[in-house]
Amino acid sequence: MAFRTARNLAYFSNYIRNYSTNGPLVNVTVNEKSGFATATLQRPSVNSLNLELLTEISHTLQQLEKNKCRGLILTSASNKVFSAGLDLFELHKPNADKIKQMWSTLQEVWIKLYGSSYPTVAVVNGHAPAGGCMLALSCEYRVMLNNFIIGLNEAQIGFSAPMWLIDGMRNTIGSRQAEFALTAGTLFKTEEALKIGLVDEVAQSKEEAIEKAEKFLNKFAKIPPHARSMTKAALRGANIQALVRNKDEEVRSYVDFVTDSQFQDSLGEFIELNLKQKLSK
Ligand SMILES: CCCCCCCC/C=C\CC(=O)SCCNC(=O)CCNC(=O)[C@H](O)C(C)(C)COP(=O)(O)OP(=O)(O)OC[C@H]1O[C@@H](n2cnc3c(N)ncnc32)[C@H](O)[C@@H]1OP(=O)(O)O
Repeated sequence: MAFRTARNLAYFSNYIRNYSTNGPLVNVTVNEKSGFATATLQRPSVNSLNLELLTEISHTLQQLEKNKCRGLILTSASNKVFSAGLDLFELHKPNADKIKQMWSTLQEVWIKLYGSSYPTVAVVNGHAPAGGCMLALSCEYRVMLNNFIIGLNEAQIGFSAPMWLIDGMRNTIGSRQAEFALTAGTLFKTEEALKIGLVDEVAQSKEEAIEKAEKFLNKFAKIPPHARSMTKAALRGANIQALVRNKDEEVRSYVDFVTDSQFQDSLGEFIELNLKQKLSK
């Protein structure tokens, strides 16, 4: 297959190297032997998803698709936090245009990662609340390190996760568990997440997690890539199409919702109660 040839792999690796020097929030490396790419989120200190990081993730996914990536491992440069989800400070008293772009880019990231033709694994080497869990859920497989938390805690902050994310959770852990988890905004410890199927494997170190991730990706070595990706598209396509149809409407309702004073009050309370950094009065 074309993308397995040394020339294409070299082109891909060079591209990624050049790209990484321009985009310091996501570092991409390619294992020349396996052809697997590792994208490491590195926005200090907790990979909270602001417009810049989301834009870079989106560009990275686009390039991986274009260059016929053989498999992706998504992980974090922090040894404490995989991603803290949306940047809560950017959602507080926001500029409407900026959050419009932010929401639309978040949708793009989900469409590209959830709908990627290549296999994907999240090495969850730190906490993964809300948008962090979303990134992990968009991948096909999750390997998580011990003593961290993961889940969709949107209800605790004062909003509901969007339908496409609810569907992603439901497809992963089943309807009943998803209803319990989403309505309470539950954050699960690693072992609990393993029990309900929110993560697939637990590892004791990042090295072990990467090994497990590569083992998952290697399962597809003998499967024709087009057959694999067609099957993935058949399984995930309806969920993606539902968002594509409703994308602009969802952005509008998100912006209205987030700029409303009731949401702003509950976000302000959440930040004051849960984050060390406080709001400037
Ligand atoms: C139509 C309607 C649509 C509705 C929209 C649906 C949207 C669905 C998708 C996503 C939603 C979201 O992602 S909302 C974000 C939710 N995130 C959280 O609740 C995480 C909050 N943070 C934490 O729980 C913890 O910080 C942590 C577990 C991630 C890490 O804990 P730890 O103790 O290791 O670290 P600190 O708490 O000391 O934090 C370190 C540092 O980071 C800052 N921080 C943490 N989280 C965020 C964040 N989300 N945004 C911005 N900044 C964050 C924290 O303030 C500390 O800052 P300082 O070092 O400066 O003190």
